[in-house]
Amino acid sequence: MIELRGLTKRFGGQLAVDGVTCTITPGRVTGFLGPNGAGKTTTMRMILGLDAPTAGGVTVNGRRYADLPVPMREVGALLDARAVHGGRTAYHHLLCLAQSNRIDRRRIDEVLGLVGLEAVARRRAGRFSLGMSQRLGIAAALLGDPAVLLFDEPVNGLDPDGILWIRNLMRDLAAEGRTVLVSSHLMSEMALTADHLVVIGRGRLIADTGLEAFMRGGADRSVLVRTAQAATFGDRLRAAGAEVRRDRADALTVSGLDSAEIGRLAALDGVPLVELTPRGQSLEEAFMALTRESVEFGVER
Ligand SMILES: Nc1ncnc2c1ncn2[C@@H]1O[C@H](COP(=O)(O)OP(=O)(O)OP(=O)(O)O)[C@@H](O)[C@H]1O
Repeated sequence: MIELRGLTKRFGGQLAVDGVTCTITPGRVTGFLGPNGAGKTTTMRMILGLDAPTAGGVTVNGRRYADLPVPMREVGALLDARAVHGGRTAYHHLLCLAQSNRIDRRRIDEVLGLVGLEAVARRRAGRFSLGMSQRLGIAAALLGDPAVLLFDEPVNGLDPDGILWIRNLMRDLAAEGRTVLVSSHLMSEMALTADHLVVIGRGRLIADTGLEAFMRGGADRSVLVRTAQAATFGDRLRAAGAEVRRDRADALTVSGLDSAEIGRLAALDGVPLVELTPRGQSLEEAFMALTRESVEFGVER
C-alpha cells in the first residue's frame, strides 16, 4: 500500500507535483498516467525517498521510505534501466545489491530465473540491449521480494515480445497480492495492463478511478446497431429522439438512446438486429479529453 497525502514538489518556480492525495492499494495494477512532464517520475522519486517533498508526504506500508529498516524488502523499483555499473556482470550487479541490503545470495539465481537472464548472468551489463537492461532492472526490483513495486515507463523502447512479457509480469505480481504502480504516457498500453488508473496533469491529480469507469466517464457514448432494415429503423430511432448516422448499408451509429431502449424499439417493431453494441470512448480518447488542459507543451488546435 502506498499513501500520498497532499504530496507536493517544487523545483524553483516550477510546481512539479501539486498536492496529490491518493492511495495505491495491493492486489491490482495501478496505471500512473499523465502527459510528458506531468510529474510522474517526480512522484515516484518521492515515494522512494530520492526527492524530498516540499509539502505533504508519502508512506509505503504505513512508513516513510527513510524509516523502512531494509527498504528493498518493502519496495522495489525500476526507474532507469540503464542506471547500472556497466562494467559489472548482471550477477555481480545483483550480488552488490543483495549484500548491501542483507539479502540471501540464493535469491539472485531466483530473480535471474524470473526475468529470464540466467544464460547471460556472467555477461557485462554495459553490453546489454535495452530489453535485457529492463529485465535486469526488474530483477533488482524483485530481489528483496517486496510487497510494493514501482515501474517507471517500463515498456519504453521494448519490442512486442518484451512488452508482452512485462505486461504479464505486472499482472502476475498484482495477482500475488502486491501493490504494483506502473507509470506510462501510453494509454493503449495501460488499457491492457492496468485495473485502476491514477491520472495526473501538471502535477495535479485529475482522476483516481477504475479502468472501465475511466473509459465510460465523460464519454459521448454511442451504440452500434446493425440490421438489414437500417434505413427504416434509423427513421424510427430518429422519431424517438436519437441522433442517427448511417455508416454502411446495414450499420447505424446511434446516440441519445441507450442500447436497452434501442433493443426495446426493435422488439416492438419486429426488427431483427444483427448487432447492438454500446461503444465507450477509447481510453486514448478519454485521456486526451481529460488531460487536454494540462498538457505542458500542447499544440494549438
Ligand atoms: N530535478 C529537477 N529540476 C528541475 N525541474 C525538474 C526536475 N525534475 C523534474 N522537473 C520538472 O518537473 C516537471 C515534472 O517532471 P517529471 O519528470 O516528474 O514528469 P513525468 O510525468 O515523469 O514526465 P515524462 O513522461 O516526460 O517522463 C517537469 O516540468 C520537469 O521539467
